[in-house]
Amino acid sequence: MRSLRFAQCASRSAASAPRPQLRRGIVSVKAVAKTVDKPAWLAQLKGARADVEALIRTTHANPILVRLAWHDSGSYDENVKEAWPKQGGATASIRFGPEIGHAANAGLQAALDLIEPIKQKHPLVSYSDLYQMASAVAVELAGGPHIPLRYGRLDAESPEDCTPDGRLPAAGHPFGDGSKSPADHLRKVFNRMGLNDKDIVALSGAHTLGRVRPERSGWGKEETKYTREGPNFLGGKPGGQSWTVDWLTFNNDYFTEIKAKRDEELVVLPTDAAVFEDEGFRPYAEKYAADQDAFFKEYVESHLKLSELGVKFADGTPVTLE
Ligand code: HEM
Repeated sequence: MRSLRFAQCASRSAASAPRPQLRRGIVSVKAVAKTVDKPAWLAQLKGARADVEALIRTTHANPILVRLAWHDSGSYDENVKEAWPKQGGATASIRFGPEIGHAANAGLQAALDLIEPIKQKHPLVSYSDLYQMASAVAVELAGGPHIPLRYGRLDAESPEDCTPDGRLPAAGHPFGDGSKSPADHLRKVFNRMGLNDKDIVALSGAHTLGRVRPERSGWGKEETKYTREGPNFLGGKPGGQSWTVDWLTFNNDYFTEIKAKRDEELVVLPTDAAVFEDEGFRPYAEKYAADQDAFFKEYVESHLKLSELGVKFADGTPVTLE
């Protein structure tokens, strides 16, 4: 039986750290690595997926779970030269105090709380896999495309591995990086992650789900006719301003609504407007407004890239659940 090794990252370089030879189930004193029974891990991974599906079907927390995974991944900076996990990315460092407290992550503690019981039930599955799994399943259950995610991510293990504040994009002026326009800012932020114009526009389409809340981000209206009532979950509540009328359905309405500019009740952030205003972005936005299948296909490609930014896979992985 093959075993899967999950290196536990300490604040020093995991790549250069010595890897002791361990018998299955024995964790070294230095906690550099432990071995995990692969069939047991796979069984828990499948169980976790079933539990994530049940969670989403009962809570309708699709939007906040998509946002959680994106804010974990979106901290990735390919210019950082320190060893993993200092570049950030889908390492679950967002679960630690300093990072979940960043202003950009306001409200996301509720999403961490939703996932925690599933982690407790399936302890062999990493937090980072669970966050990414929940996002992919949330998109799919909302009517979006199937995202064939790969699993086996290692978790950042310490608050010292949290990324610095300020890596996620701002929705409008003032931009902390001195950008003159929303499009410049989006390119600065996403190019730093190794993502391109197509990725920026396709991923922005995830705003087909969810709402902007003034008490969290400072953007949007307190409520609209589309958000006054509607499904809630645990700490969730009605209100906020959505990008689309059916904000729990994943489709290409984000693009058709921004293009049509027909409904004052729907939000368009400065960075959303840029997908049609910027010359480099516009061809993608036009394509996705006209052709939902093209949007879904290219969204999946970009989502998969996002889900693996900064990821270190355990020995013997990645695997898919296809
Ligand atoms: C392009 C740059 C982006 C900016 C400036 C941005 C900004 C924002 C802001 C301000 C909110 C409202 C937060 C609140 O008030 O609670 C939000 C929500 C959201 N964002 Fe983004 N975002 C961006 C990209 C993305 C990407 C790449 C994804 C996913 C792939 C995403 C998924 C979401 C979702 C699903 C929500 C709704 C969350 C909820 O309803 O709880 N966003 N975003």
